[in-house]
Amino acid sequence: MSKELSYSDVSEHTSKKDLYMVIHDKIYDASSFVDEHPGGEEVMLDVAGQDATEAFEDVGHSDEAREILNGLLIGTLQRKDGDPKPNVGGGSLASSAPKPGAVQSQGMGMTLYAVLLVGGALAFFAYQYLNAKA
Ligand code: HEM
Repeated sequence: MSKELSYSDVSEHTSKKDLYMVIHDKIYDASSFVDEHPGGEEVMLDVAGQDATEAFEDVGHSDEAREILNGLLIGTLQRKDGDPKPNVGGGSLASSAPKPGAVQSQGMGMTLYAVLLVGGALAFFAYQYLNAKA
C-alpha cells in the first residue's frame, strides 16, 4: 500500500488525527503514534505535513524508533519543481539548513577518524625514531 504523494498532498495532513510527515523522502502516517510518542505530541505536531528529516535525525532516535517508523510508512514523496522548501524543523530559515537526504556527515566522520589514526601513528613512529637516534 505504497503510494506516491506530492509535497502539497502531504501538507494537507496536519492534524493530530491525520498526521503525515516526510522523513528521508518517505511519507509516514504518524496519526496512530502521536499519543504514544515518548518525545510528546507537541514535537510531532510541529512537523505535521512537513519534512521532519532533520528533526527526527537530530534526536538520534533508536533502532526501535526506526522500526516503529517503518510500520507507519505509507508512501514515497514525489518532489516537484517549485515545491515549498521542506521545513527541516526549528521553524528557522529552512534555506540555511542542510538539504534533507543530503549525504550525512557519517562519511566525513570516518575520514576524520582515519586521518587522526594515521596522523597519530606517524607521530608515534617519528617519536620512536627520533628517540632511538638520540
Ligand atoms: C513518526 C515519527 C517518529 C517516531 C516513530 C518516533 C519514535 C520515538 C521513540 C520510539 C522514542 C523513544 C526513544 C527512542 O527509541 O529513540 C522517541 C523519543 C523522542 N522523540 Fe521521537 N519519533 C518520531 C518523530 C519525532 C520527531 C519529528 C521529533 C521532533 C523533534 C521527535 C522527538 C523526540 C524526542 C525529543 C524524544 C526523546 C524523548 C525523551 O527521551 O524524553 N520524534 N521517539
